[in-house]
Amino acid sequence: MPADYPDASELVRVEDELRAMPPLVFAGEARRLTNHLAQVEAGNAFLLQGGDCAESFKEFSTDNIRDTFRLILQMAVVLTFAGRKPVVKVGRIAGQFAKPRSSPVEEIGGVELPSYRGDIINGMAFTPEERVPDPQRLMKAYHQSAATLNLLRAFAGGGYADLYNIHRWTLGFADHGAGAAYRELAEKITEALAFMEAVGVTPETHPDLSRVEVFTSHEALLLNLESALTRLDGNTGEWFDTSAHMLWIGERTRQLDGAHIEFMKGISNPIGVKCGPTMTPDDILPLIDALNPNNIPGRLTLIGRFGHDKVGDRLPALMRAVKAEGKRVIWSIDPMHGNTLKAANGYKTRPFDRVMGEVRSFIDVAEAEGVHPGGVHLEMTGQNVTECLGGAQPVTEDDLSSRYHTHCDPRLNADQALELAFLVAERLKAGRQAQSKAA
Ligand SMILES: O=C[C@H](O)[C@H](O)COP(=O)(O)O
Ligand SMILES: C=C(OP(=O)(O)O)C(=O)O
Ligand SMILES: [Mn+2]
Repeated sequence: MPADYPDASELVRVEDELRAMPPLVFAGEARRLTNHLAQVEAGNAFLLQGGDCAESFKEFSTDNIRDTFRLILQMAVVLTFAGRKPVVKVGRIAGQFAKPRSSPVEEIGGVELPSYRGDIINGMAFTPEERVPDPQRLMKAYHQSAATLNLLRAFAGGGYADLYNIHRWTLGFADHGAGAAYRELAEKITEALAFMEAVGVTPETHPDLSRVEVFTSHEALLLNLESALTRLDGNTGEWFDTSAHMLWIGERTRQLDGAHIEFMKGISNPIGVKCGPTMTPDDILPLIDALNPNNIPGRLTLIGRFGHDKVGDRLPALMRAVKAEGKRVIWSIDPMHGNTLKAANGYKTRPFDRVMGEVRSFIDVAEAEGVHPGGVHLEMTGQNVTECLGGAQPVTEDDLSSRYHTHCDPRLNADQALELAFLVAERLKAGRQAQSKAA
């Protein structure tokens, strides 16, 4: 549903301004990500996609970006070490602002106002003024995305991501649980690096030891913004949405004859589609045909988000149908959006054991169907927030209020996210060992 801007002509002016702005990413980068994702589709790599539910103007800071980047690196190290396969790193970052809501209005104490729809549209505070959509927010989000991406590029290529720094990334983690397991792993990697150096493999001979590639993604919800940043690639004649490397379609906007699918059909970026519990094989196959008619590996990622109690029931038929038709897609799991509940004290939260449960069931189903469990899609932050219940250092209902900073959905904190990475790593390792035994 498009936002109700009070001044339509101002919106048109802002859209024109956006059309004249430089692209945030380049066609060649998006194409590169498709190639990396083709390796995921082939079972030779794993996709780690994660970040905020909703980026915000208030939480925008160097430290927040660094901490999320660092968490992605740490999780990727854990997954690479266990799976012995590259991890494709994609942030929900540098553009993840717009939020689809269940209800267009919010009611508190008998007062009804339009819902908050992300800082890119209106403000979170519960006042009539804040909830009015303001076109200037689109420009502010564009500039914040550009600054965020600039910092990510600097972190990725400027030395911060150097594997020789692996111990420095541990700062802020607890001395037990996933934090301790991570330190142990970092120790092993440091030893391996020392060995490799002794036999002549150094950052000078192998620059990839000291840099990483991190890509950006967000939900393509605001089609006016996405269209304004879509540009023709002169080399190939293809259109790319230059607002991010990868875009996905949300659960609420995936109608086959809807505008969001129509837009995605026209761009050549790698794309995702959320698949919720109502998705059937009869829904998914035409969607795949529409979005990836040439069956290009790496183009399309199906992101399941069923809920811990539904995934085992709904996913097998979908995986089977897609496989039987020879569709080259990646299967990834979002264990967040099907596991949201309201705590007794009113906070929107997610029990960590249900999040873990959905990931476990996803891998079980994939293994049973002979499909590569290709990736995870997470709402998470490098900050020590108290938004999801449970974990090795348990967050209780009473803790929720202490550091509940999200602007929309509850995110895993750094310890919870790392713990989840270890769970996936164990399963990837077991899968790898089973495969080599069978060979
Ligand atoms: O991030 C996803 C959606 O925007 C969010 O889950 C919607 O939340 P709501 O049900 O509170 O509107
Ligand atoms: C809105 C989101 O998810 P879904 O479309 O799966 O509800 C999201 O990923 O932020
Ligand atoms: Mn969300």
